Amino acid sequence: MFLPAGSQDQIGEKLNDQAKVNQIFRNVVRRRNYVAIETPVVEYAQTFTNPSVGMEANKLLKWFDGEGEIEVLRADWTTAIARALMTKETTQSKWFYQGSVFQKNESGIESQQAGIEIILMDVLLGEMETLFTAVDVLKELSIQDYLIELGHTGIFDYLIEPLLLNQADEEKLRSAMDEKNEDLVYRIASANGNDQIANQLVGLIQAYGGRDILADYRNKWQANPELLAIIDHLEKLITSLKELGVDDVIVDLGSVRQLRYYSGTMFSGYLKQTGDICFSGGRYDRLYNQFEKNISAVGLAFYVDVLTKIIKSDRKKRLVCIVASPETHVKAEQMRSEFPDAQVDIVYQQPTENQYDEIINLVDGVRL
Ligand SMILES: N[C@@H](Cc1c[nH]c[nH+]1)C(=O)O
Repeated sequence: MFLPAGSQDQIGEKLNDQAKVNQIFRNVVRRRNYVAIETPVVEYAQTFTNPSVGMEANKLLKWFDGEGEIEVLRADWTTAIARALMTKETTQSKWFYQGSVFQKNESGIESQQAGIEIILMDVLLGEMETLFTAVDVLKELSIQDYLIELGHTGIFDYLIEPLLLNQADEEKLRSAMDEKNEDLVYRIASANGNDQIANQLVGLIQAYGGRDILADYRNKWQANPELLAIIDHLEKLITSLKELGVDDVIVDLGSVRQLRYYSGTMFSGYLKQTGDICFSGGRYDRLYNQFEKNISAVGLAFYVDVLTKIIKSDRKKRLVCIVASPETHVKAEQMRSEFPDAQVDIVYQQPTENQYDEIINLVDGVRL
């Protein structure tokens, strides 16, 4: 009632679980030599709505500043970090961040992310490092039941090129592919004069699964070096993940993303238990093109709220109560050091309900 729609208070154990996810993420990325970066919560809208990013203005939390410029709350870490890095001379390549992003959608307006961004690194090295970091984080969180899905922007981009779509139609086709709406995909592609491409795109919607899909398409695209190179690339990633012990990896050759900066391999992590996406990312060299820089960039973000729901909470600590008085309160406070692993309440009245594992009564500063 006193909060804007979509805003939420957070209370209790959930916050401890969230802190646990963040702490584990931080430990893993620091061990892997990532460096922390934080951008401000307030940015210009243009940073997120420009054509290289393509976020919809009506999903951003925005207002006018004194000069009439539109400002927004941080809508995407990846974009904000690219903006920040372009104003610095840096050779550092591995960055990590943790915090809120703000976008209006079904689940509210604020969500928590913890992510990594790697720039200026060899393509395969960067992608493997990104995926292996995700595997490392999930392992440390004791999450085993997940599936990694790989896709590649190059497939859709290559197939639609001859359609010469205007931007509006390309967006429509992209979202029809994203929704796996076969009829609509067919209609848009054939209306632009090409039934053969329409059929290929519809076929791609079904092209997800294990290595057999890659084998099928290797066959189909035999005569096409550009698409074959993509198949080879995805195969390499699957092989490395398998060697690392991650067997549940599938490809979705028809996958597309609403975020326009992706320009190569895309990855998503799914929790098998709930079907929720727990991380998302990919290669996005295209984002740096807006700064007229040719920079290799890859990364991913964990959805901390999703991980928070699934992790096991830390075991409850022993609950101790020290019954003191104003005169013995200092003594009771000093006694806290005797219980480094417990949760300790100090009260002035004997508790009536027996919610404690141990109750200590202090009378005249002496333990009874
Ligand atoms: N920023 C992307 C995730 C990502 C990180 N790096 C590359 N992609 C998202 O919020 O979905």
